[in-house]
Amino acid sequence: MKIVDCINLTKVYPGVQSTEVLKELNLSIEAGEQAAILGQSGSGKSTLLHIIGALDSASSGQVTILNTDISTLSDDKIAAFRNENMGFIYQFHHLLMEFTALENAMMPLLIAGKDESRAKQKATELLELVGLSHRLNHKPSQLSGGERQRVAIARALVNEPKLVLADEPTGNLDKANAQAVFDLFLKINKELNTTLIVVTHDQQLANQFGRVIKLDDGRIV
Ligand SMILES: Nc1ncnc2c1ncn2[C@@H]1O[C@H](COP(=O)(O)OP(=O)(O)OP(=O)(O)O)[C@@H](O)[C@H]1O
Repeated sequence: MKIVDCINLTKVYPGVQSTEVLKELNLSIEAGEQAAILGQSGSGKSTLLHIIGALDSASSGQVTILNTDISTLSDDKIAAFRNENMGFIYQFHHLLMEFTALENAMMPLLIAGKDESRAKQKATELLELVGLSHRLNHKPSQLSGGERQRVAIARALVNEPKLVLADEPTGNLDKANAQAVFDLFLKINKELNTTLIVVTHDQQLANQFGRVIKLDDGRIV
């Protein structure tokens, strides 16, 4: 099953005259793939990820995510679609500092109106999966950078998304922690069969994924 299908995707930012950031790009990603998007600064990696994640829209072309043409959805429907099907991880963890690791990881389920005890159970399971069962009640300020990023990963997975999108998730980590995060991605892909699309600058990390998509000046090369 195709999870992502981009056909002739072109992106021009409004106000930036005739600069195509993505140029008639074609890309399809199957369920269960691990894809790294690699490319130099400014090549369009984040733009592509944001469009796949329905956080931004294409200027032309067609983007189908999980058999849904996202350009046809209203803003409300897009938000619901995103919450139901996707998990996001960013370079900075964006955890809520006044809440514990467990509470942060539970948050998407509580927002979706799920029962608190179930949310707690599910978040605990995922924090275990990312190796943080001994840190459930720590706040972000009491965690290392790598641990915070692992909480962010648990949070992104808590509502069992089919697709996880990560934008430079290791950009803020040292080499050992960056490798640990990639090991974790591979484990998640294997154990939960989650489709992964991860943007990175790091060729060595990218090469560990099943597929490397190289972007150069808005085109796949
Ligand atoms: N909101 C925006 N408005 C106008 N131009 C933008 C906007 N966002 C990105 N751009 C431009 O689009 C191009 C691609 O940006 P993008 O962030 O996708 O690249 P990237 O490959 O992710 O880069 P980096 O590795 O530095 O994050 C750049 O030239 C950038 O300046």
